[in-house]
Amino acid sequence: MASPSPLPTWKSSLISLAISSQILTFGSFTLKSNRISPYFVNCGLFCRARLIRAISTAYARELHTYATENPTWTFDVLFGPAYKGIPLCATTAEKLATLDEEKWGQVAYSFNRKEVKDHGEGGLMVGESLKGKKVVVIDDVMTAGTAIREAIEIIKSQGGTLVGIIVAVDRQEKVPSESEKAGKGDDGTPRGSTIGEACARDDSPPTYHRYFVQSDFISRKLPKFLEDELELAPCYKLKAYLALSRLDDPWYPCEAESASRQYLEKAKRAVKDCRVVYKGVGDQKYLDSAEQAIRTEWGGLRRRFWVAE
Ligand SMILES: O=P(O)(O)OC[C@H]1O[C@H](OP(=O)(O)OP(=O)(O)O)[C@H](O)[C@@H]1O
Ligand SMILES: O=C(O)c1cc(=O)[nH]c(=O)[nH]1
Repeated sequence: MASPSPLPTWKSSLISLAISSQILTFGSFTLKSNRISPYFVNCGLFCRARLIRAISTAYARELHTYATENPTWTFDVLFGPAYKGIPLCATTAEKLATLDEEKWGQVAYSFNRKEVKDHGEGGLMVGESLKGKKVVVIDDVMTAGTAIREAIEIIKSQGGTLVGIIVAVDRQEKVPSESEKAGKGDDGTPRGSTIGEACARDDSPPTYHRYFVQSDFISRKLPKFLEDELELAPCYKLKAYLALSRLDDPWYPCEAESASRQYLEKAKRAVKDCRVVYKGVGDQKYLDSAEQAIRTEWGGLRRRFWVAE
């Protein structure tokens, strides 16, 4: 089977920047969806001038290029869901106007408050009104889609029309299962991808833009980064985790079943390797707890994600 093509330079340099700025980190994280993840992308740390400029330029270029190539597609407002969507919508609007003043000089931004304001101008919304406007949602990360679904509801309730979604990272996960919604964890029920659901609409579906999918972090360039910059054992755990999370979903045609099988094989080998790597540490107590963690994680992941076998 052909190996995946290497990441383009701009992508690998953005990933490097994200790692060196602690935006992309590895460990054990509880997500908004209550899922546990061995990696986390904290776009709140694009908080220095050079970093926010890099990310907002990337968003603006993507939207500008798409609009130029598809002249019938345009939008009036960038809507950034609170909180991390807020700086993204403001800075990307400014970058769009810098790219093409004539086309984007009037582009607007808007965001919601997490708590409704009860004094002054009051209300839920800040910035441009969405009424009668074509709106693009701009957010940092998409996991189970709660944030995107809420954003779509807000746009609808404010009288706007959703025409696009842009995120920096699509974690390629699935919508919550019924048991997850009931707070009982994932029972592995077959279901569609988050993005597939967000874009499945009776009226015209929004366009969809994303920079990174989880496979960018793991199956191509990143293992090298990981081996350079992180301990080996978490690297293998992460490989196993991510290989298992390949989705059987038409939204990811490049992640076809045969590739999933290949990754699954790699994951199985990675878990074996992982034991070997842990053994190299030589501390029996550490080894025992590491092996226990792998066993727990492996079982949990098999239930949570679709696996080609
Ligand atoms: O697809 P989902 O499962 O909804 O997860 C992704 C969302 O989670 C985070 O927001 P969150 O509201 O946790 O934090 P924030 O206030 O820091 O933006 C992130 O910024 C995304 O908006
Ligand atoms: O799912 C989440 O809550 C989430 C994942 C992630 O990588 N980054 C983030 O800010 N939120």
